[in-house]
Amino acid sequence: MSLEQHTPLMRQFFSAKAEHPDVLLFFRMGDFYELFYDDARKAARLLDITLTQRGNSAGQPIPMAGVPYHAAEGYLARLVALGESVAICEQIGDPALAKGLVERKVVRIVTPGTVTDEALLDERRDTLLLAISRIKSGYGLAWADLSSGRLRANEVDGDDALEAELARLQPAEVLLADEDGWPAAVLESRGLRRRPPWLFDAEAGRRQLLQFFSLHDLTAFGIDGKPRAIAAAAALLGYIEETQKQRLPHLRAIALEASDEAIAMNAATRRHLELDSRVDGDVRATLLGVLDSTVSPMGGRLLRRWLHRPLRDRNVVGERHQAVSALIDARADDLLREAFRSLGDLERILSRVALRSARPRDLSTLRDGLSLLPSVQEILSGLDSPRLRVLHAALGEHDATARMLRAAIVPQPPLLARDGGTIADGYDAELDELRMLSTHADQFLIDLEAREREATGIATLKVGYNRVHGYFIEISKGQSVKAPVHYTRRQTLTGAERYITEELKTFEDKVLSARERSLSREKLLYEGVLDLLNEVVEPLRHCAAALSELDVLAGFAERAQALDWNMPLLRDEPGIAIERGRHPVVEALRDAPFEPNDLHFDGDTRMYVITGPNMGGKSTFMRQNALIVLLACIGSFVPAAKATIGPIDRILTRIGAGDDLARGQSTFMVEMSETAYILHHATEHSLVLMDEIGRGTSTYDGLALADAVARQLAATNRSYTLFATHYFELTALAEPGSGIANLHLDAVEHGDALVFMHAVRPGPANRSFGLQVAALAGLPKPALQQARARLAELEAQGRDAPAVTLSAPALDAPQQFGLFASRSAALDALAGIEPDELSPKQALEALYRLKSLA
Ligand SMILES: Nc1ncnc2c1ncn2[C@@H]1O[C@H](COP(=O)(O)OP(=O)(O)OP(=O)(O)O)[C@@H](O)[C@H]1O
Repeated sequence: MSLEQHTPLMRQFFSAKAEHPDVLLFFRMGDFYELFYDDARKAARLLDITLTQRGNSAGQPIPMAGVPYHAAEGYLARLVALGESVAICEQIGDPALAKGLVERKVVRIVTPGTVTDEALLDERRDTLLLAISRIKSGYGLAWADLSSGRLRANEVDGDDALEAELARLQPAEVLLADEDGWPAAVLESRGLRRRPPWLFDAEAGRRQLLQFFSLHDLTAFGIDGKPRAIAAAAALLGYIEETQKQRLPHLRAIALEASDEAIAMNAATRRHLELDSRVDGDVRATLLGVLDSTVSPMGGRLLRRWLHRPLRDRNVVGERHQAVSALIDARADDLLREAFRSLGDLERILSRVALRSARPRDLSTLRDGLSLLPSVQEILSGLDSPRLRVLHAALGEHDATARMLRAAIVPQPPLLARDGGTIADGYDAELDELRMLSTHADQFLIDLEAREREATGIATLKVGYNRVHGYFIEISKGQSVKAPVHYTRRQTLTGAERYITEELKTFEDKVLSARERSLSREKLLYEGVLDLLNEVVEPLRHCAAALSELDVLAGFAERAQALDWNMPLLRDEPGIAIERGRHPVVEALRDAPFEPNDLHFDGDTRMYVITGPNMGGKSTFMRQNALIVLLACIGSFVPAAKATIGPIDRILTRIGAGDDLARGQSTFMVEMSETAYILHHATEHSLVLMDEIGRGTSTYDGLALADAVARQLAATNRSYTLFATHYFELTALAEPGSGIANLHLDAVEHGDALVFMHAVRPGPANRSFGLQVAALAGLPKPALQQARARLAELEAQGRDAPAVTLSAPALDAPQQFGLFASRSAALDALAGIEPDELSPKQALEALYRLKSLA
């Protein structure tokens, strides 16, 4: 169908749509944004708004859906949260003046990764746009947080490292070249947007970056000689310019965020350790949930960034520990946190200042924030900590700016600048005069009314105003014959007549123009305030960054005292020594006291094989040690009496988790690929947690694999490994000189009850309490009785069988294992059972079947 057949309005729509085919187009028509055709259908579905039709164009009704202009923000927020992008097409000309059709133009594109409006952002989480370039087997990453002006880049090798970065950054939108062969982790990202491959070109990208930052070379950014990072950065900035359609003065530099500065954690580790999310969605039960007591949103975001990027530089982290300690000693943390209560989100406000989209309340929040500075500086002065001194200096001196804002902005400004009332009286003489005219209007009208009543003798005469007809004198119908001749009729109502007089008209012109002039004067002054702020926006941003960090450090100090955490010691000698360590989250959620436990890795002991009953606390113990190391390396105090930690390069975990199923891979496959990853990446500085490996397959395969993996980790990778297992056979690995030792957890039976001790003890466990735990879990009595009888039989057979040894030949000859010393029909049937594929009911049925065979 040719374009000519459509109405002019629809032609205008099609031409805007042609430029933005793959995003929703909000087409402004009067008080609504309308969507047409497929956009309308999609929006109706996503936003649950009515799909209607609009007249005909080219002989066909046009599917249409619309959202009111004043409520658009809420709808945009929902679309953006769903990963959709929206092009906003505004009316450019004044509809009143336009001859024919009013001109329309796409003024910006709202995308999930580029939003800066307060209403569209999550307060405590960075909103990142990430671009990924690919050159050979390596990737370049560049990401931007437009709401803070932060631009970063990095290069990584291989799919695993890329996946780890995605898990760390959790971008809201991902740009990649429209090509095949991207790894699954990338394709699963939210807000995926494919871009033409030529936009990811390193050579052209380099020129683009130089131009964007008005520079001659990129050395200062640290990305010179990093073509993948450059290609990604160029694609990123190109997209930002394309969607924002305005200058972005707050993007001033890009910095390299090198992977080797941080303790590496892959996606699985971040998930398993439940840093800031859990499968069940309960964020309070995550490490961040317990750790975050920051007061300001910007502090909260910084903390989340730190948590996902523990550092290897012991000096940087050590300075943070010292700062926390100094705050505690001087009891300064409470004072700081109290001051920060009225801090607001200066970081994002300053970006909106740079983008010139700051609203009146942004400026009053900034004003109030800056007014806090003297007291914050006072609190910090004299504190004995190098980092606090650096932050103190970075706060800077902003008295003049604070004074200017106090003079310029009313104490409680309105939501929007356009209705006036933001600029304070006394800031500008001309504005004051114009305002005076409008405020004095009220008195004038009261006087006029009194005068006219007297002159006409009509006691009910009223002076009023309405938006359509302006000022009027109103006389009831019955009295209207008494209206003097110089009254000109303006409007007739059912019960009254409305008039205007020469005097009132003159007054009206003066007042209305004063209103208009005062609004436009105010707009000019508002822009002027933004200009003034932009002159000092860089030092202000440094100040905001320092305040964010102080908020995090004061939060660490608060947590340390509230939860009885202590300062860890980071040192150059290898090893990990934790005394009376606790699991921060389990402890916080438990009513009963938490049993503290020690851990000592040194040059000799590299691996602990941990055995003990189900529910005994093996997983908790393993994770608590990883969390203590991680907390120490972000600068926090730790839940332990004492923790001394040598250099750590990675934290790697293999912990069975329910969410594997959701990812569409078999449990065993996930287990083995995570294990493979660990064997490939763990070094002698890595902390490795292995929980129940080998469980997802048959006993012999599982045991053989667990044994081989443990041996390799101890002998080849030589990592610090905690290896929890139900295979008691593995306890035999702890031979002298192997670097492997046993630890166990225990339980004691009190009649029918089972009491878990939760204390970690040297040596292997001597029994598993599997049946007792099953009883706790509510397995029916008959099944338990049968299981008990069978266990006794098996144990009796096992005693007759040769003892278990864990030398390699033992694994080749599984018939030597006690449990399976005599084969039977029941065992054959057992071998055919896939525990992971059974429902609880099927499992019980299988148990009865087995029993009948035994
Ligand atoms: N040190 C401790 N002090 C107090 N309670 C603890 C301690 N360790 C664990 N617990 C409690 O015991 C529960 C079970 O712990 P955990 O999941 O670590 O056991 P597990 O040995 O790994 O069990 P399974 O082998 O079944 O996975 C925890 O949820 C926690 O409530």
